Amino acid sequence: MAKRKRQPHSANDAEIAEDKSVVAAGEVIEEEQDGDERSFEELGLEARLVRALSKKSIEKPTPIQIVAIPLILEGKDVVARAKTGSGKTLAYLLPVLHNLFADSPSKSNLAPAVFILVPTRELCQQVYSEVTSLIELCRVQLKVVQLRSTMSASDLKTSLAGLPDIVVSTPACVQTCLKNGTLQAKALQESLSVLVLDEADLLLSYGYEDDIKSLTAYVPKRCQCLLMSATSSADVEKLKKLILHNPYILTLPEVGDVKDDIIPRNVQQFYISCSARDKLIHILALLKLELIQKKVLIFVNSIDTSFRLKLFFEQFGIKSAVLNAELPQNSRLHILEEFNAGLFDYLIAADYSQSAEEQNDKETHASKKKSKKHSKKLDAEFGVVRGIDFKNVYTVVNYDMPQTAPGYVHRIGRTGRAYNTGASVSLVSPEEMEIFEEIKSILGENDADDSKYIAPFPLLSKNAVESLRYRTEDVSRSITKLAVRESRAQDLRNEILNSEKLKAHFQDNPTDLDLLKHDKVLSKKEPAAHLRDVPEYLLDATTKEASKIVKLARAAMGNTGSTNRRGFKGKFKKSRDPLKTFSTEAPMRGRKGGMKRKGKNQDE
Ligand SMILES: Nc1ncnc2c1ncn2[C@@H]1O[C@H](COP(=O)(O)OP(=O)(O)OP(=O)(O)O)[C@@H](O)[C@H]1O
Repeated sequence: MAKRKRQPHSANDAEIAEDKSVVAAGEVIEEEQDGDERSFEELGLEARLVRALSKKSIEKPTPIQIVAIPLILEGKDVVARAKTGSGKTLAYLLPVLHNLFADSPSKSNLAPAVFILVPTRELCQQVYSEVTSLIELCRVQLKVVQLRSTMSASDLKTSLAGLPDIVVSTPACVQTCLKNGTLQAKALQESLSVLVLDEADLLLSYGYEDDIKSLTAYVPKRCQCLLMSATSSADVEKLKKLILHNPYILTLPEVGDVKDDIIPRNVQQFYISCSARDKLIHILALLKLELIQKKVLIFVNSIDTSFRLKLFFEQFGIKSAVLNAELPQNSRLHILEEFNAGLFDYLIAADYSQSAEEQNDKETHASKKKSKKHSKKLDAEFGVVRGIDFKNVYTVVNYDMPQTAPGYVHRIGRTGRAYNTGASVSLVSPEEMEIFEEIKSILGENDADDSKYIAPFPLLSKNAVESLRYRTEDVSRSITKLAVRESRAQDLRNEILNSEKLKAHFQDNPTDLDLLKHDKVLSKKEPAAHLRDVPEYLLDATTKEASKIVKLARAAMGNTGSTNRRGFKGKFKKSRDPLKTFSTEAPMRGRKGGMKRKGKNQDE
């Protein structure tokens, strides 16, 4: 692999690189109009990989895969920008593996041939799992390791000693290996044949600029460099200049400038306008009255809020788990795996790191570590939103609004992945109206395109909300600051204990998910039995009807439980969508031919 011949860059390539929306012979890539129905085989991938994909129920390539795979197979440098959930990981992994299968790395190599660098350890694990499963399904003898900065020098050395073919890591960790001699610079220079920078738009904001700069010295000219990104930004341009030679720039039309369609079209966006205090009633109504489909990923802006919400849910018999940067890495990975496997339906993610990240792009990784603002306990390489492939999430709820528009895009991008459909519901308080308006204008709500419209959530009536007020306020009073603090500390203690057990256990049983449950009850107060169910007399006819429709839609989509929403793929047309056609209030014509609600169905 190391000595694989690359096609020389032609003058034409340089021209192509100048034009950001053009590929190869000047063809503009347009997902909708293109109608390219090529199969994975037709893209040039070998049979073992195609069979492996089929076993994973992946039958047809996504648009970014259609354009990227042939170029990467040819050994070209590629910058690929495509929206969240569009399948960028396989877009590079498949051709890289194909080339490795065809031309296995030279036995004389003293360092790995392929390096895949990602910004967070969660992503490291995600990419590592994807490569490993493909390799296993293809039954080929290739070795993959992930290097994490939490590993000791001797662990890093052991991992690299067996001379892996592929390394998945963060830039900081590779730099550590170069500095402490576990990775020989000269060997790397001679062996490196493919370098992938995944989630490139995030690498610099995570503070890896210096690490990447130092690494460039060891990237030989013949090395194929691939840069994958969900958005285009100055950071991506900077990286491109830093590391790529003469790349093909693949920009799907819906990505790029802010005005483009950056939310997948198969995600319907809704909002509920309510006071900050009433958010609890609204989320309870959404979950308890079954007005949104599972699985549900709920974003909040602080760890305390995540625990407050968990304790609140517990009192109503709703089981949920919390994900945050304070937890040990093994626990975080395990929580993600359990959620992805469908062991629980509600995950509350504290996504404050992203807002801090984006507010302070220039803060470096090193200075972050020193910063007093970032408690030592928090993991600087943790990213709850960006790039993480939460499986089969149908609904994303913004319990707290993100602090930036890109934050919103990446949160919403956790649903509607690949060919799945999804929905989002944002609870917007008057204090959050400003950012909400900014998000709406950035998404291009004024364009004549319904898919960009964030509509009022139509299934929740004022009556339904009010029927839950007394219970909500009663329970909410019992969740004091002290209770939140205690449960947070308790959860951390549990998870630290779990973490060691998990580490040992998963070395022997990598697929066992049932060992430790993360959605266990934290509350000291036994939930009152009468709060588990919403009595019939509290429900009005409209809410019952709305809930019935959501259930019917779920059944029609084959979404019978947490898992396996796949069977449905794309059959859920807007015209048949109850969220688009049902209203708790009499509708009147609104702009763009959509439905506008008469009066206000939420408290404002
Ligand atoms: N051709 C395909 N058909 C169906 N599913 C696919 C296909 N390609 C990838 N997927 C699935 O789609 C999901 C999203 O893929 P991936 O994580 O690569 O997206 P992404 O573009 O990297 O998103 P992000 O920018 O959010 O990281 C994954 O679960 C992946 O297995």
